[in-house]
Amino acid sequence: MPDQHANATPSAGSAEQERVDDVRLDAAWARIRGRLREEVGEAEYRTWLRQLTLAGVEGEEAIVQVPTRFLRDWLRGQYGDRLRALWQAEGLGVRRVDIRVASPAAPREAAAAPEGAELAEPLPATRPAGEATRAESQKAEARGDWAAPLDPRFTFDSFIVGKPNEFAHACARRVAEKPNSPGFNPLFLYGGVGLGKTHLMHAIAWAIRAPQEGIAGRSVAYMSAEKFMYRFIAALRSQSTMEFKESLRSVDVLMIDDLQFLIGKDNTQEEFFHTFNALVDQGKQIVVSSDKPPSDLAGLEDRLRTRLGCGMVADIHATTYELRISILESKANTAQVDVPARVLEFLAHKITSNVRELEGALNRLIAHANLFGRPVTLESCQEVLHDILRAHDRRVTIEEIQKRVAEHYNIRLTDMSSARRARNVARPRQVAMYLSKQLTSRSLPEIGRRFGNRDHTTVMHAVSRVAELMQGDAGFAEDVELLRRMLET
Ligand SMILES: Nc1ncnc2c1ncn2[C@@H]1O[C@H](COP(=O)(O)OP(=O)(O)OP(=O)(O)O)[C@@H](O)[C@H]1O
Repeated sequence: MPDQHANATPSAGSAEQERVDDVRLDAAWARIRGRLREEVGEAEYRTWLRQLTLAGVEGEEAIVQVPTRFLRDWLRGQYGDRLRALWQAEGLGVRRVDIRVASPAAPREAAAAPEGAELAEPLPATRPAGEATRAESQKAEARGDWAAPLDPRFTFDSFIVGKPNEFAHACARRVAEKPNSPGFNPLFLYGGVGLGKTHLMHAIAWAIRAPQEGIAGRSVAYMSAEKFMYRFIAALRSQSTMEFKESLRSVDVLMIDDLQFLIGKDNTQEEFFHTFNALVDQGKQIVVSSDKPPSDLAGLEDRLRTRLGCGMVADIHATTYELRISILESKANTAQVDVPARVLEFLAHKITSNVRELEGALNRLIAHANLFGRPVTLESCQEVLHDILRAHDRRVTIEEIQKRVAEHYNIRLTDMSSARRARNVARPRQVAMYLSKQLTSRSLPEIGRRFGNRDHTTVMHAVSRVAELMQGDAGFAEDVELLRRMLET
């Protein structure tokens, strides 16, 4: 405590007496810190209390210092009473505690931490105190350049709602309209790759930032978990973690995308945990996205998992055919390109993995049509997307053919093997036999067996009959062709 001016005993006059007082105050302060450490636990202590120093005692008031206003306010609110009680218990006549901001050490010249450098935990060695790029990082954080830019395309308007995402969408809307609603903090969105988590996160951020009825919009910090880690480590390197925390504290909403990235990054997890607690305690909204629910994020500290799961957890399920069609229609509409319904249906049947791939396929189709000034057709689709479609190919089974054909002609699946001979049933059955012959390696007798134990000659007849009808009826041929493309291996 070099700059301490102890004055606990008013009678102290001599230098000797001052030294005795200093020693007593040092000892008292060490005990108080020890007690706090025991009470709050090591992690909390390291984050919030370690930087507290004793400046001195003036009359009945102990003066303790912290490096930033943020920390001062935080400690006053969280630990002010406790600090006072601990000082009083020391019996040195201290009745009040004043927490102040220490004047910052003058920044010295130093090489900046390499921006964008690969940063892996464990944390790299920090610079000696005072050699930090504090001024630089303060500037950077004041500019807010640790927060990622938002994609202007990812808004609520462009997000198509369907069964698989309606709950997540409703939660996102709620948080956007009323951050920190009871039960919605944090909002934890999760789902598989390319299903719209980032889109929803950006949509929330856009909505919160937008001014409403003349009132300025709220501030949002949106970043990937990776970026969070990078900024945190950079702050550690430049001895500016307090500025980092302070800059986060100034936002109304903190959004962290792809949280699963923090698995195994223990130090960053801990920092996130404390930031998270501090913000939620101050009534700030947190929104997090991940590929798994909190309970499945093995490798994330238990206490963090617990806190993440204690608000609203909403999942985005895999898309349905209907949702894929709606998304495709909307995207084609936005691009102002006429894409026939058959092509959209074909794509929605074929590319079921995720929305990103579906969108990519449509974009390629549209770009191709624009480039060559040709309309989009089923044929051009097959040609332009052959590589994508091949990647999505799979072995088709007779059961799938029967199911798809029955659906297409709106008949019961059981009619594929029933004895009914009515045209509206017999024709689809023949189409299914034809496609089974075309798309599988099953023999005629085997196909016959799967269609209600029919003879192989019945299958033979069906195959030639369908081929014949396709020759003479373009509409019918197109129908069968569409079914074939949808099922194709
Ligand atoms: N319901 C939807 N309506 C409109 N577009 C959507 C929808 N769902 C996803 N998309 C689009 O799909 C693409 C991928 O979505 P996004 O990037 O949000 O996925 P993600 O779940 O964050 O994926 P990842 O797990 O890879 O981070 C984006 O272009 C997005 O606009």
